[in-house]
Amino acid sequence: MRPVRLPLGLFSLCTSRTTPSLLPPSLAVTSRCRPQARRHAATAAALAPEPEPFEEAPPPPLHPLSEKDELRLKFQRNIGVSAHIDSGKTTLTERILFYTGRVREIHEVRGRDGVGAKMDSMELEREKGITIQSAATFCDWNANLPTEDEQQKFAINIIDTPGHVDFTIEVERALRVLDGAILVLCAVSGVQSQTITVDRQMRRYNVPRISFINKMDRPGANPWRITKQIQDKLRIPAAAVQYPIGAEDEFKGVVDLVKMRAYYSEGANGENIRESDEIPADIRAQCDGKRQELIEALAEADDALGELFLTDSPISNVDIADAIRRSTVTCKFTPVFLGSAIKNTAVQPLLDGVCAYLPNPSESDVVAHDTKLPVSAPPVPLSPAAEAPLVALAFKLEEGKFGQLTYIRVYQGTLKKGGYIYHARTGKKVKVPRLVRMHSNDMEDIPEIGPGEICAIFGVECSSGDTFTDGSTSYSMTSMFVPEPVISLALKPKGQETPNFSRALNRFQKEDPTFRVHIDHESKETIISGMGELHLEVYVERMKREYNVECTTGKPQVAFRETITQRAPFSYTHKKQTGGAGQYGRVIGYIEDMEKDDDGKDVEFENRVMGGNVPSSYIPAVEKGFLEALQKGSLSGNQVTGCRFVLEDGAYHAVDSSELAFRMAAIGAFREAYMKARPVILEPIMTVEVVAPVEFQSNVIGGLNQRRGTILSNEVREEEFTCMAEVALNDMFGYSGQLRGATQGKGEFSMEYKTHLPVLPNVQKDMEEAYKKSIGQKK
Ligand SMILES: Nc1nc2c(ncn2[C@@H]2O[C@H](COP(=O)(O)OP(=O)(O)OP(=O)(O)O)[C@@H](O)[C@H]2O)c(=O)[nH]1
Repeated sequence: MRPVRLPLGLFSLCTSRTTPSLLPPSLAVTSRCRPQARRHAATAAALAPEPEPFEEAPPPPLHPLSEKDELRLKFQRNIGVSAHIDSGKTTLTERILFYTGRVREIHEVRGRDGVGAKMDSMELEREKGITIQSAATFCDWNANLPTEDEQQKFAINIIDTPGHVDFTIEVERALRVLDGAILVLCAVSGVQSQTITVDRQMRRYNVPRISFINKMDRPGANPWRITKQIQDKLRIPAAAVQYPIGAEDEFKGVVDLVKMRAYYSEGANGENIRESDEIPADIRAQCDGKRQELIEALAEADDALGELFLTDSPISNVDIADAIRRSTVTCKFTPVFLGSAIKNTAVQPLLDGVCAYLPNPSESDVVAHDTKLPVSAPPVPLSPAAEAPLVALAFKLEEGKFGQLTYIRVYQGTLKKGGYIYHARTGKKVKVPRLVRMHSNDMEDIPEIGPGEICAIFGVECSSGDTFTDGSTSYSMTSMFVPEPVISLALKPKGQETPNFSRALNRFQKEDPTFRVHIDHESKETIISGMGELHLEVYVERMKREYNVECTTGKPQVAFRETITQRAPFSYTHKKQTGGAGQYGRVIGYIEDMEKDDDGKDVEFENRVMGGNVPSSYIPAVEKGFLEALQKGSLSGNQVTGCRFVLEDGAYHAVDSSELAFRMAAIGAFREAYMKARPVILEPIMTVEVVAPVEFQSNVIGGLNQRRGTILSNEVREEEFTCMAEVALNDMFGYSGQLRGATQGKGEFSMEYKTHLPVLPNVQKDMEEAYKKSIGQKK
């Protein structure tokens, strides 16, 4: 396994870094009340704004599915491949494409032929050997189902997503529109920090998953330990549905524990699957035992099988397969598959598993909101019927040679080339000039695409997360969860600034909601923010390669924050009445500390003014002033979070009051109350995971302790150990070099934002002084 490449190129230069606070997650698809996909509904309900009572007619009935719809959907799968970095997602997807006939040759990630995997189409991805953008592709598969004798042909859309935490938005986007996923785990490292993140994302969108324990060829591979980790660390009931034939170098196939048949991968590229009724004698007893474990796990997760189990009734293969499907689709269980992508072993049985156990689009309950109705109105269930009015969601944008390429998932109705669609947010009518199916960076023109499918359209202006309809409904689907950027740095073009500089920044922002750009009003510098150094490094590099703009960058800055710890009143008058047009605004109320609510929101403005002392037309200006004041806390100039502003009273002047005056009054009031509300500076705390050979354990733990880390767990296996710790981001500078030295280059680490906590009092004092000095100097 190659070391986790934490992007410390920039990191080692700097002394600080940034962090996220999660934005209000606004996703929400739910659906037709099928047992499984209530998924999106629950999320939508949880994320919806405060409900107003709604007593109107229930939503319209579902558009019925025709026989043709049912047949088509039954054999359709939209799946994602997600995992911790370097688990082998891209290698696995490459095999899937090869076995399904989508590519004629296999090319490895960082392979010696220098071609790179099909799904890593970006030059940078191939160079770095990591996935940066998710890539979509589709394939057909003749599946060998456990419940059928004949092979069945399935159409599968696949999205390969990046594993690195910096590109997490790509995973969010993919999961938002997928019906199921393959969670890939390494047979040695098992559940790693990013596996937990991906798992959380899958839960957020209620995505059923099958687990694939890859790298079964590695020394020390232990699928049973990993299965236990899935149960314990991811807290989802799991059981193996396969048993390995041979281990490590000798790993050559799997026994299907449902059908109790052996599958051997043969041929130069594992393209021939030899199926045999005969289970090797030396593992027969183990297979029987593991099949029994599978049945017991299913008896817990699935009522129907539980009933058979408890009443000692005979349990057939079909009973088991049906129970796996039902419990997987309802997210109550994950079947565990085994294989080695790199050694071309047991990938085809995994594909059979995708078809057998993951849901089809009609089993994913999906809803939209009717924008004509109040927000509290019940959501409208969508039906994947080809004849229903069109509802489609743009989930990813990409600027290509032929203009903007928009990835779309059609949820209801049919999208046709040359047809007109309506942008739900702006109401704009647009023609679909070209419709394509994506195969990584290649495309295939198609005349139309039905519900439950994923495609891309050209030349349509929109943003990520926008809904399109055929104009006959006012349905809109809520968008996806966008995490807040965690790190920022100043960017300056080398030499004269050309229009390409802003062109590139605009394009990147449109493509990626976690990449933000702003101008610092004091320094006049362009500041870019993102999810980590690698994220920003990739954009700086893309500016150079794609726009010919070379840039110099400043030091990456940790996103310190400020917050208040107690309530403080304000009574503030903004007054300028010396000649000319005057300014008058008075605001009375208080600010108080606030916890993040369920939507991740931790800043709020509340208007409690009665009797018009502050005319309602000025209230938005007060709110604006409050939000503006939050941008720079008085202690260190960092953003203020966790604060509610309650406006209770005030006063206005018939002539001199204006929006500007009330905005200024709110800023003044906030600053006045702020220092009384015991403000503190917060710093980002990271969860750090280190994997290294056992002999370096004490060096690693010593190093983390030196950085004031709190060790959370330390799991020792035969040859290596995994240590999890919490460390302040500010104390992680230069860690990559230190770890290299402490482990003779054999250790790897990854880290992920956990929370913000107050800095130590002496650090706060130093930061306050430095800030005072810096603004003093500027004045
Ligand atoms: N031993 C072994 N190595 C594998 C296997 N599958 C992949 N690898 C190696 O693991 C490394 C990472 O593989 P990738 O396919 O790039 O992993 P990934 O999960 O797509 O990586 P990111 O997208 O960057 O997160 C490569 O060096 C692969 O050759 C496997 O089955 N066995």
